[in-house]
Amino acid sequence: MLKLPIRQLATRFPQTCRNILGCRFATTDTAKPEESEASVQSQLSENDMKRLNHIRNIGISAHIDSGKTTFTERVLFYTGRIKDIHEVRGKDNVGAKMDSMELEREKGITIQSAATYCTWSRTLDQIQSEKQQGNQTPQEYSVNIIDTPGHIDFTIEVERALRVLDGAVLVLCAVSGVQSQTITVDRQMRRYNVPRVSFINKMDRMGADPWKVIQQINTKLKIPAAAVQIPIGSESEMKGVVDLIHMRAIYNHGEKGEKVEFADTIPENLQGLAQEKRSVLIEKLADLDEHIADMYVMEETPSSEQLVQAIRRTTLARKFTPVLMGSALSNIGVQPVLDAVCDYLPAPYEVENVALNAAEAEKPVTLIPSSTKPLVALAFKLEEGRFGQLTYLRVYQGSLKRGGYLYNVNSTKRIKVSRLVRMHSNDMEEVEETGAGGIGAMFGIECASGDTFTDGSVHYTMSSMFVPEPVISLSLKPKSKDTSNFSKALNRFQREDPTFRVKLDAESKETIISGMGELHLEVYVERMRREYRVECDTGKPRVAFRESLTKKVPFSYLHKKQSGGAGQYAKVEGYIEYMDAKEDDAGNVVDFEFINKVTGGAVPSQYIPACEKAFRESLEKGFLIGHPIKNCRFVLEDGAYHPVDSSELAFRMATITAFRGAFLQADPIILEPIMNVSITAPVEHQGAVIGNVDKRKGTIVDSDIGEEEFSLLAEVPLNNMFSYSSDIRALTKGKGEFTMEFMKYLPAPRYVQKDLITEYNKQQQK
Ligand SMILES: Nc1nc2c(ncn2[C@@H]2O[C@H](COP(=O)(O)OP(=O)(O)OP(=O)(O)O)[C@@H](O)[C@H]2O)c(=O)[nH]1
Repeated sequence: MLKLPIRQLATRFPQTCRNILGCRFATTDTAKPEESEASVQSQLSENDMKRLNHIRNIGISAHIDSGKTTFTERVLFYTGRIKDIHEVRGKDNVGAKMDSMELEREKGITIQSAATYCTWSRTLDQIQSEKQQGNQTPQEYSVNIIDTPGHIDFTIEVERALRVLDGAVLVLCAVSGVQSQTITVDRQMRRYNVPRVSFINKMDRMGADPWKVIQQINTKLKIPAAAVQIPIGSESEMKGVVDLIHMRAIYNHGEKGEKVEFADTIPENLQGLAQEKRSVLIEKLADLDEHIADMYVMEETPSSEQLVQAIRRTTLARKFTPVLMGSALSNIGVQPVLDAVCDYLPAPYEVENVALNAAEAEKPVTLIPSSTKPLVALAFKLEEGRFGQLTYLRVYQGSLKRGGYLYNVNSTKRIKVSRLVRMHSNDMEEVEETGAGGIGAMFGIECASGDTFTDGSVHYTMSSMFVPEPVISLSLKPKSKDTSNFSKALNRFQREDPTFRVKLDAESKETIISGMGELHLEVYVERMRREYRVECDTGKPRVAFRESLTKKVPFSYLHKKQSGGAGQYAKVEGYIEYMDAKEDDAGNVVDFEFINKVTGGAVPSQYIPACEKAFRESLEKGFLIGHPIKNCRFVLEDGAYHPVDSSELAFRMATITAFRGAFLQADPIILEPIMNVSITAPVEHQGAVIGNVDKRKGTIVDSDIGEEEFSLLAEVPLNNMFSYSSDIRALTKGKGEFTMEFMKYLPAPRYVQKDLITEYNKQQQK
């Protein structure tokens, strides 16, 4: 059964459809917010507009290892937030600034997204201002950046970031192009309607081919894309880029690429290519933008400014993504991406954000990022910091002030904001206020991720984000007898991460943790050890199987105990059957149903809720292997009662027994999660990798062979994917990599079902 804290009605855009993890989510078209997008601007003062025009909230998303962290490190350096650049897995042992967790640095991957604030003025404005020796201060943009993890197991971090950000930089590798995780993050960005600029990184690598990558963005991601730059020099000889909009060359100089030179002359050997690619850009824009289309028909050449405006319009409308290129590691082409963030990504008022008004039957309301409106802020991330819980907030409306009072709409608690900070990875800066459109963090506030805060004058709730169901679980037992830290850690992890679930198995008395993959759970076990000093014994990871039925079966059961003491009497009659998952009015996925068709009071109405509750509880633990039951309808048609001996308990017992009996006759089956597995490895290991996928009963659905690397997409049962990370390492001499994502549930093969049932029965007898 899906338990989603999601308020479908109030997603940022009512027409958004969701289709992840086999569950379809769609918001209803009837839920139109009160305000239209155009009227948002009319409610903003000149001051608001001025301020908001210079705010950008951006995420950086990409496939694992594409260089997001390396790129972000340059951004922080060039924006003056850090004094030096430290590489991911660098020799200096410092680690990149954004990977602040010890574990992240060790593994060289980003686990938690870190929010960082920096300021940026367009490069050319900076240069011009320097030339005029500071007479004119360049216009500064406040940029909030969230570095998001690439690994699918931490997908909730990506979801969270996209929920609160207005635009994104999609980083792609110039050699590998669009990879499995790129497709996943792109899907997530689409879900939240996030406009993006694309950056082709690693242009210094051998085999870099930006044109192939752009073609893949067009065909695989299906977003119209065109280059706004071409490289000057190739691979290790790359020196800079040609800006196709202004037809000028941009070079990076200085030890760390910190000095940017704009040259009006394009290298001669590139003039032809630059003209050709500029025409491609204009043609693409003519397809998407009326203004450019008109000019194109009249055979007029758009000016640079007209091109910038057209790119901005089409990017904001999510019809286009401009493609930039460079090498973060070699310090080439990063500053132009920051310029593009200012030029092409939206200011907070250009993104529509909707809340539900609890005071008016959850009517959708468009939020206005004005400082004079009542405060509405969303807690999108919690972290246990050195000074207690740190809560990251995106302020959508009004202003969050230090010393002020907040009302938590979800918990109905009133709290005081005693400390307000601006985060910079794990450092912070005290601030007095965070205005509408901004991102801030508070200390010492008890709340859950996804809670909405207001000033108390309005009862708005923001929609939560999509929370996928965990697909893997693990039993966990602390080695020591003192379990206080163990519970503390589990509580905190759950509050931080809704995809991490904890439950106590009533029979085995074991603590079971569930999550999105082996690595996801491994990280929590490790964090428990490092941060809470709790060593644990872990069981074998278990797949989240489901049970279902294939046949309609009638039931008729009388529960009767009338010998001595208070009697028990209840009879239930009806049938159970398979049902397809569907959506309720609010767009939530429903994969079970209780229908009451009792007439004439055969089962008195006061006992019906007990029957429904008993059915729902029975679904949580199936009768084949103890896993939840899905796709089941329970129809109660008739029954009988006794004026004295009937009770809620009696009807509960009758329903449980009737359901169990019927379910076991309904040709029950075990469903297993099937994963989309994407593998990339050097060509010479292709045979071994395919052989291994075959051994794991995977079906290869797509493959692509490049000069050096091959990639393949396979559908493999999660049950057969254990220890794949060590297998792929061994098979490819450590060069192969893979990601996997839940796709759908399918009936497990008969022999697997038989083994699972035998194993379960054995466990039960112990
Ligand atoms: N040749 C080359 N290597 C790069 C470039 N940018 C990053 N790298 C290397 O690629 C590897 C991955 O870089 P990261 O910055 O950790 O990538 P990431 O996308 O943040 O990775 P995750 O956080 O694990 O998702 C590191 O070894 C980097 O040094 C580049 O422009 N050129």
